[in-house]
Order: sequence, then C-alpha cells, then structure tokens
Amino acid sequence: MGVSGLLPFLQRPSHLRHVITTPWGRYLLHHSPPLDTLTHSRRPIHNSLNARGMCVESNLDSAMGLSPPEQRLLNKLYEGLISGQRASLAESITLVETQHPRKKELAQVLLQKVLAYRKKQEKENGGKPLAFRVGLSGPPGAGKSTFIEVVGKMLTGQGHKVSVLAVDPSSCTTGGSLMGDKTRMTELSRDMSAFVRPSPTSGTLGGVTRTTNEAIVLCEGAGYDIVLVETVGVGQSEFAVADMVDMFVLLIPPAGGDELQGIKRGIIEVADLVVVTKADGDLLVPARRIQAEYTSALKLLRKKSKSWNPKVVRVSSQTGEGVPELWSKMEAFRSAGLSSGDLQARRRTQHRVWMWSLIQENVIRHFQEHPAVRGALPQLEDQVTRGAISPGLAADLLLKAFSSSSSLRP
Ligand SMILES: Nc1nc2c(ncn2[C@@H]2O[C@H](COP(=O)(O)OP(=O)(O)OP(=O)(O)O)[C@@H](O)[C@H]2O)c(=O)[nH]1
Repeated sequence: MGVSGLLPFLQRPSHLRHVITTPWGRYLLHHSPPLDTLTHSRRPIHNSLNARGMCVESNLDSAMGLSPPEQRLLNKLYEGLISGQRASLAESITLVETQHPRKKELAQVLLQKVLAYRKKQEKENGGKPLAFRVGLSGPPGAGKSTFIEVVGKMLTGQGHKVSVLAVDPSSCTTGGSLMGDKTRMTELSRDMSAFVRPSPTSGTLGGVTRTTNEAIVLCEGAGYDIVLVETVGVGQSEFAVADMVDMFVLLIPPAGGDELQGIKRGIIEVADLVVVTKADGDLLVPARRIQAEYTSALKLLRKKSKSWNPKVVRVSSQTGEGVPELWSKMEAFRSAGLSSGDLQARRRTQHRVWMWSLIQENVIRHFQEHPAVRGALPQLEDQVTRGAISPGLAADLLLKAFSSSSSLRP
C-alpha cells in the first residue's frame, strides 16, 4: 500500500483531530472515527506536515476541543496522579481501559501529559529510567501471588513504592479469569505504599497489552518506583509481558514428574532469572534438583545480553529464605543493564513492539467493523466451521470484500 492509500485515514474531519504533547514534541493526531463517518477527501496534507511527517500545533486542549468538564476531569486526574493519589491512579487506569471512543481520546491526552512529566524527571536523572519494571510469570499454582506479596512487603518496608499489575490471558479468550477469582495479595493491597490492580476482565490480548503498557506509565507517573507485572504462564501472555518489562522472571514450582514439561521452552529463553519457589520442608530436595536442572538447561541457551547471565535461584515465600538474596540479584541485573545501556536499549525496542501491537489491534478492528466484512462474516464463518469451505478461501474472500470497497486498496 502506497502512502496515498493512507491519505483518507490521515485526513480526518477537523473535530476529530487533536494535538498530542509527547516528550519528543507536539503532534496533531487524527483519530479514527467509526468507519461510516470517514471522509474520503483527497486534500493534500503535505503542506501541513513538518519534517517528522506530522503536524505540529501549540494548543493541546483547544485543538482537542475539550469541554470544560473534560478539562476539569483530566486536570483532576493528572494532578491527583502525579501527587501519588491511589484513587486518581485507579481512575486513570480505568480510563485507559475504556472502550468508549471519546474516553479513549481523553486517556491518550492524559497519557501524553504523564509521559512528558516522566520524560522531564528522567532527564533530571541523567536520562536513566527511574522505575524498575519486572515481569513475573509461571504456571498456575507456582506461588506467584504469595511471592509477590512477600517481595512487595519487603520492598515497601525498605521505602519503595510498589505497584502490581496483572495480565490474565483467560480473560481474553473465555471472559473468565485464572487470576481474579480468588482474593490475591491481601496484605499488599492494604499497604499504603503499594497499588495492586487486577487484570481487566475482558479484551483481546493485544488490547490488554496496550492497556498494561499504558498502566505501567501511569503507575510510574504516580511515583511507583517498582512496577511488577504478573501473568500466568498460559498462551502468549508471558511473551507479551516479557516485551513490556526491564527484567523477566520465571517462577517454577518444585512439582513432581517431568518438571520441564508444561514450561514452554521459548519462555526459558526470554527469562533473565528463573526462581524455583517453595524451597522449604519436603519440597527443599526437589527444589534443589530443579535448580540444578534449570541451571544446566540455561547453559545450553544462547547468551542474550552482554551485561547479564541468566541465573537460577531458590526461594521460600513461606520462610522468607532466599528472598533478600533474590532481590539483590535483581538489583544487580538492573545496575548492569543501566551502566551497559542494555536496559535503555530494551525499552527503545519495546516502544516499537508497543506501536506495532497498537497498529495490529486497530487494523483488525477496522477490518471487523467494515460493512462488507460484517455482511459476509457470519455466513463465511459458518461455512468454515461446517467444513464447507477452507479457512484460507474464507480469509481470501473477506480480505477481497474489505479491499474492494476500502480506501486501503493496494
Ligand atoms: N510450602 C510452600 N508453599 C507455598 C509457598 N508459596 C506458595 N505456596 C503455596 O502454593 C499454593 C499456590 O500459591 P499461589 O501464591 O496462590 O500461587 P499462584 O502462582 O499465584 O497461583 P495462581 O493464582 O493459580 O496463578 C498455595 O497453596 C500457597 O500456600 C512457599 O514458599 N512454600
């Protein structure tokens, strides 16, 4: 698709445009209205583009056309958030999770304000990220929530502010929850230096990935210097989490049988640290054995960073044994990454991944909402389910229906 194919999407009616202030400049954004309101005018946009290919304007609020109540809401959330109020943080995360089109726009304005604020703080910190983002994953029952509770309490005791976000893959497929059904991390939830946010109860993995990325930014804006992102090791959610954090930690229980079974090989490759949990009582001996097994397995993997060799450690959340040592290792990882620049490079790459996940989410939504696709979909889906036509043919027909009446024609 050439640039000209994108023009209709870039040329939104003026009331749907707004200026976004980012740490890198101010951009005029053109929002995606529902397809039926899309204009297809071919007015050239080049004269309004600057060198970065985007329009620059100065007044965010007026260009956004914020109504006074909207302006008051955003100001209240922003001020509350950066002064560290948990209620404002919770409300801001709800705003980024919304499916409501206008609220989605407001969420982006808030997010850009928070990003600009964080960027300024980072600059004052010599360009180094202020918060430490850690992803934690493991099979159901691995001891994740018990571990996060113990580590979280230890860290708040040391004066840190800790936030915990959850990505629940089951909510994306079944609308149910692997994580949310029981009360988790009760003590940490009551701790005034902690913020525990359950996973959104619905949405696509792409959508949850976006909102989690955005929630991380909001938590950092609210002054949380440690952000823990937890997920169950099911489906693709752990890879999605690995793509949003500075350090990815895999938790393995000392279960009987073939321990490496059920743990995806690929996920061991992205782990910066493997933690064997429940290393106490009768489980201590199997925990030692599993630690040895994983240590050998890691040696066979290609080194993924110059500044760090993945390690395997043992902890017991019940006795607390190994927990302080584990945290020291995590801090060592962070300092090595910061001084080598690996951590900053990882975040830069993640921004690109984040952008592509946004694009994927939006393109799929446009496709699904397209009238020609919507018209043909039920019948084709039915035929595919019955085996009357191949999935490949159905996909081709739908893509043809989309492109033949779409402005995105190649
Ligand atoms: N012996 C022992 N048991 C533990 C330890 N940590 C957790 N457990 C137990 O293991 C079980 C699962 O712990 P959770 O922390 O709920 O595990 P989880 O990974 O969060 O589980 P899901 O919520 O299903 O993903 C519980 O019965 C805990 O009491 C530990 O350090 N030692």
